Amino acid sequence: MGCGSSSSAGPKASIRVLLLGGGGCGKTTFVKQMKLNYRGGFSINETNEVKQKLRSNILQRLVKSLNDIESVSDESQQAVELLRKAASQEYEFMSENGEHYEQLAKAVVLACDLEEIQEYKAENYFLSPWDFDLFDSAQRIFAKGYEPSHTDILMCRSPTTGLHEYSFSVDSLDLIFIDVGGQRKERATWAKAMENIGAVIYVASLAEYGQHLEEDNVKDRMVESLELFQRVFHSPKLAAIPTVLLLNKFDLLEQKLQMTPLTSVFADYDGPNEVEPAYEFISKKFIERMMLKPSTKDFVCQRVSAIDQGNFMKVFQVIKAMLISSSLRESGLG
Ligand SMILES: Nc1nc2c(ncn2[C@@H]2O[C@H](COP(=O)(O)OP(=O)(O)OP(=O)(O)O)[C@@H](O)[C@H]2O)c(=O)[nH]1
Ligand SMILES: [Mg+2]
Repeated sequence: MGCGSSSSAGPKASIRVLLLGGGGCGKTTFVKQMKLNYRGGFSINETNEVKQKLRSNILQRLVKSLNDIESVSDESQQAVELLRKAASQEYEFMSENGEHYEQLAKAVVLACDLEEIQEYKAENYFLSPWDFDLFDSAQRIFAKGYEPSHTDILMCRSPTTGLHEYSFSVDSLDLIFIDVGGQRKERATWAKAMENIGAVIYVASLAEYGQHLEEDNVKDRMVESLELFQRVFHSPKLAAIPTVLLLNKFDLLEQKLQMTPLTSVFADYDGPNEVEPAYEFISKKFIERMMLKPSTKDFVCQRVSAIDQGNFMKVFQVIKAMLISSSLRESGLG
């Protein structure tokens, strides 16, 4: 189980936990919650990076949206041109002390309020909910002297590249989480990351059916995630490794169902277009993948909204209990 030992307070089980799942499912958000709850929060560097990233995400998403909208009102044209220029030359426009910043901030706020943008957001929300949600906070985020809140940090989307390890001391455990990128081009690192692992947390988003992968304009994200889960669960390297399936973004499922019925992707769904039966159906789809081959490893499946601190902590207690019991069994004490 990848166990080590020792601390001054007595021996502690040390477990390496690998986070896997497709791009944007919420792996890094899991690590952020661990930092928030077990390390007292985020460093100044992390906070500053998030501030730049949030501003950049708003600007880039705005410009992408404006490019898709056929036309905006004449009086907004000047602001739109400024945004386009700033999006292609961020280094020149985004510095708070730079000569263009105030003008840019005004243009961003104006564009976020445009009726055309609000309509576009409503129709295309699930392309990028994390960025569209920020439009409502553009004034606050572009204000000089702005400091990101914990919620802002949890909401900030920054796709992971490479492999990153984070250690946390949690009661009787030393947990080392390994966060990898989930997009296809990043998955080459997964095999390496599977060495000396004590547990796997596979994260899937409940709100990603009916959408294409960011990296492939054809494949449905949830179908890809189901296939990926099957490969991970039955991977020979992980054959005996306890596994948690986290069905994330439960908070988005209701709205998602209203916009895209489950039947548009899963023709075999014959239940009502409601959260509970839809959740049951989706979780069964994942479990079916697991049951394709016999396995005796420990397994739990949990629904979660990883951006919600209270909900995350509840779910984390279940994960922790599983890690402790697997670790005790591994050491012959369970
Ligand atoms: N509404 C909602 N958003 C979430 C939830 N979990 C994560 N997100 C958002 O989804 C986006 C992607 O989450 P990440 O944690 O970066 O996803 P990831 O799996 O690390 O993605 P890669 O690094 O590309 O593999 C972020 O903007 C998060 O804020 C959730 O439970 N609810
Ligand atoms: Mg990530």
